[in-house]
Amino acid sequence: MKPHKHPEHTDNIWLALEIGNSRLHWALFVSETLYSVWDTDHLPESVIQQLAACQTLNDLLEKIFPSHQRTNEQEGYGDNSLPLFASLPPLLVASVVPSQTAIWQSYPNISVITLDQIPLKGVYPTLGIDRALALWGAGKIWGFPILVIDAGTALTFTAADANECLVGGAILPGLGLQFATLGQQTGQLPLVEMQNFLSLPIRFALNTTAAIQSGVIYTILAGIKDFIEAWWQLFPNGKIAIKGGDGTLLINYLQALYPEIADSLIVEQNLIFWGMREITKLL
Ligand SMILES: Nc1ncnc2c1ncn2[C@@H]1O[C@H](COP(=O)(O)OP(=O)(O)O)[C@@H](O)[C@H]1O
Ligand SMILES: CC(C)(COP(=O)(O)O)[C@@H](O)C(=O)NCCC(=O)O
Ligand SMILES: [K+]
Repeated sequence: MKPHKHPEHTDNIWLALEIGNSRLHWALFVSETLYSVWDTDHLPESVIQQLAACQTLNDLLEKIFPSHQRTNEQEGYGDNSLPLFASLPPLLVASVVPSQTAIWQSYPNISVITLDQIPLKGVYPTLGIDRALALWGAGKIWGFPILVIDAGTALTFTAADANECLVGGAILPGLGLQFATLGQQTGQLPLVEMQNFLSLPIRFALNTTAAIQSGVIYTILAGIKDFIEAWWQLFPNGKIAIKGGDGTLLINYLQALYPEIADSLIVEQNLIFWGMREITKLL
């Protein structure tokens, strides 16, 4: 991260937090400039209460920004010109885990984004705020119509047309969830770990672990290809963006199996943060 000029005021520092079902996803903004992004596990209520008691940005970041994820510049937070002794920044939250949202209420300066704050048209009341924000962020940056694939705990497809109106989407168990379910809900199947496999598994496998990898991976890839082809039937010039913890892994597999599809995808982990940034312009 190249050093930015020192932010003029400290009051335009804000934190974005995406609460997913597996992890927390963080972004540190100065006005509209994204300084750092990192992931953590869900935080216990006790830690969240400690955060509320922090006096400075530095104290806060020490508790939520694991040092191994910081940039290498003297363990900076993506930029060593941050006014670390500024007071606690405002926290903008997008959550799909109501129990987590509830325990974050103790943070002093929190705003939880709701669907009505997103200008996306045609949404339904239970649409995931993460899906709406990622779609809004992707569309505002790369243009509508656009399809967003989020390879998170759940794998989701969420699409909008040229009028920034929801076309609709789909939800299915993500890679990790599928491996976990097979390992936990059966008598004999092992829990296949989600280490980053390098090459595609053998499709007609000759051992149990490879059979699980093949079943989960090839059907998810086929499903992604099928939805993308259906999307291109509806919107031949429609763009496609992909995010999520399994995004990079799936992109590598797609590159091997369906290169023309892989080459057409916009890979952008920060889609939700771009969506949140758009919302701050409306606040
Ligand atoms: N360090 C990690 N911790 C948890 N899940 C991870 C990690 N790295 C990759 N993943 C994969 O990413 C998926 C979760 O994606 P993520 O976008 O973090 O989830 P969510 O936003 O739903 O919390 C899991 O199914 C898992 O396979
Ligand atoms: C489908 C989701 C669980 C995905 O969340 P994630 O996998 O990122 O934790 C989330 O978007 C959600 O709770 N959606 C609500 C239902 C809907 O979107 O129709
Ligand atoms: K997610």
